[in-house]
This record gives sequence, structure tokens and C-alpha cells, in this order.
Amino acid sequence: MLNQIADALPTLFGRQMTLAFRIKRSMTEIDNSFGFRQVSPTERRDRIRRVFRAVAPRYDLMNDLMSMGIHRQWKALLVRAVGARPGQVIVDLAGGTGDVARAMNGADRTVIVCDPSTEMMNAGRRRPGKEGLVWLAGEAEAIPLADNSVDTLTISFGIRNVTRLDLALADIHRVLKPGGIAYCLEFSRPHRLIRPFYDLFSFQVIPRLGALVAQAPEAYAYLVESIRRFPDQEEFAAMFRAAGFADVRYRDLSFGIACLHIATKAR
Ligand SMILES: C[S@@+](CC[C@H](N)C(=O)[O-])C[C@H]1O[C@@H](n2cnc3c(N)ncnc32)[C@H](O)[C@@H]1O
Repeated sequence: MLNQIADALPTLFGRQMTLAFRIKRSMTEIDNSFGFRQVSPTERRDRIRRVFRAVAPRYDLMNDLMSMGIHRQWKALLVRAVGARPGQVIVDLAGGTGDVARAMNGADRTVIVCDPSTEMMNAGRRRPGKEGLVWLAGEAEAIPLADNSVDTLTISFGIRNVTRLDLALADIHRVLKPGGIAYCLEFSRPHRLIRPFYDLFSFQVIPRLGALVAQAPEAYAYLVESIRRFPDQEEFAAMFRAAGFADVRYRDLSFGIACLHIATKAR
């Protein structure tokens, strides 16, 4: 029924109205198909686990397709900002297939990939450049590492999947050494001028790509939806401050489609 209405709209009201209606319809379908609004934190966590189990085999390919390769530039910028040094202990939290960890890897430092999904980490273990990486099963809300033990922590496109953002930020703060730095790369709120195109791409193209390439349309619908629900740049910076971080900064990337937050634990 919704499809028939959408098809009739161009004749009745013109193209812009049709676009707005299609985006609205997609959001409704996503809400209905994933039903995230009604579930408990435990159920939500289980669903997120299932999402990453489903996407693991095609995750890296899908990242390239969905972002048209731009995620590589964002991650390269993150790695340059970190500037990993000899002797450091570096944790890539929600590290997935180890994309970012691999780029920070080196024989003279300890680089740990921490993620609750063994499927994602197993997909990463099969790729080159993994030598020396430590793979650790764990969640951001309860990182299985000692207090004050980490020099640098990165989390790239992972934080929006955690069920309790406040607990995760508190635990990141706990494991960092005084003076240690957290770098968080995440999708964010794009500039309002590009938002209509961005929404169209996100809600129309990505779930279809997910269906075609990864055979997981619902998983990709979830990923898009989780971006829409995530706090914007300023709100997220305020959450870092509330978790006890001293120096909190952020930098918009590609007109705010993504954002890099940098937060330091006081000495
Ligand atoms: C979109 S992937 C990002 C992977 C990788 N960091 C990257 O940039 O390619 C999100 C990752 O977050 C992980 N994840 C989901 N819930 C999590 C949680 N509560 N704590 C830590 N990681 C979580 C998933 O298993 C998945 O590997």
C-alpha cells in the first residue's frame, strides 16, 4: 500500500514531496522491522550480536561500498592523529576485523583488538598484517583490562553499538593511564545542507546494498538506524566530560558525516 502511494506521488505533488515521503516510509519500515524501540537492554545487545554475526563475512567489502571508500581516509586520519609510539599499549575497542589495529601495529608496541564478536575477529584473523596483534573478547561496558593500563584507546564505528554509552565511557576512562587518550571515530550529524542526500543514500541505498551484497538487509537497516539515533557532536562531547575526561575536542569529517572525538584522562 505504501509503495503504491509513493508511486502515485510524483504526479500529485512533485518530486520533493515524494522524496520526503519515501524517506519517512523507509524509517517506518526500519523501525518496524528491527523493533529496537521496544526491547530491553539485554535483548538489544543480543540483537546487535546477531547483526555482526550476519555481516562479518562481507563486512569489509560492504564498508568500502557503503562509504565509497571514504572510511579508509577517515581511519587513516584517525591513525595519524594517534601517532602510535614504541612501548605503548594501544587498545582498539570494538575493533571488529582489526582494520584500525592493523594500521597501528608494530613490533615495538602492544596492540590489542577487543570486540565481543568472535565472528568479526575471526574474519580479521584471516587477513594479512595481523602478526603480533592480540585478540581479546570483551565489551566496551566491561573492558577485560586492568585499571590505568592503556596509553591509547581507539574506537572506530563501534561506540554507537554499545547498549550503555555511559558505562562504556566510564570503563574507557578506567582502563586509560593518567594522561592516556581516547580517540573515537563515529558517524555523526551531517551539515543540514547535505542531510537530505545523506538520508536518501542511508535509508534507500544502504539497506538494498546490504540485501544484495551481504544478504543481510535488516542488519544494514539497523546500522543506518543506529547512526540516526546516536547523539550529535556536542552531546557526545558532553558525555565524555560527564565520564570524567579533562580535555575533550572533536573534528568533523566530510561535513559532519563522521566525527573524531579526542578525550584525555587527567594526570
Ligand atoms: C561497525 S563495526 C566496526 C569495526 C571496526 N572498528 C571498524 O572500524 O571497521 C562495530 C563493532 O562493534 C562491536 N560491538 C558491538 N557491541 C559492542 C559492545 N557492547 N562493546 C564493544 N564492541 C561492540 C561489533 O561486534 C563490531 O565488531
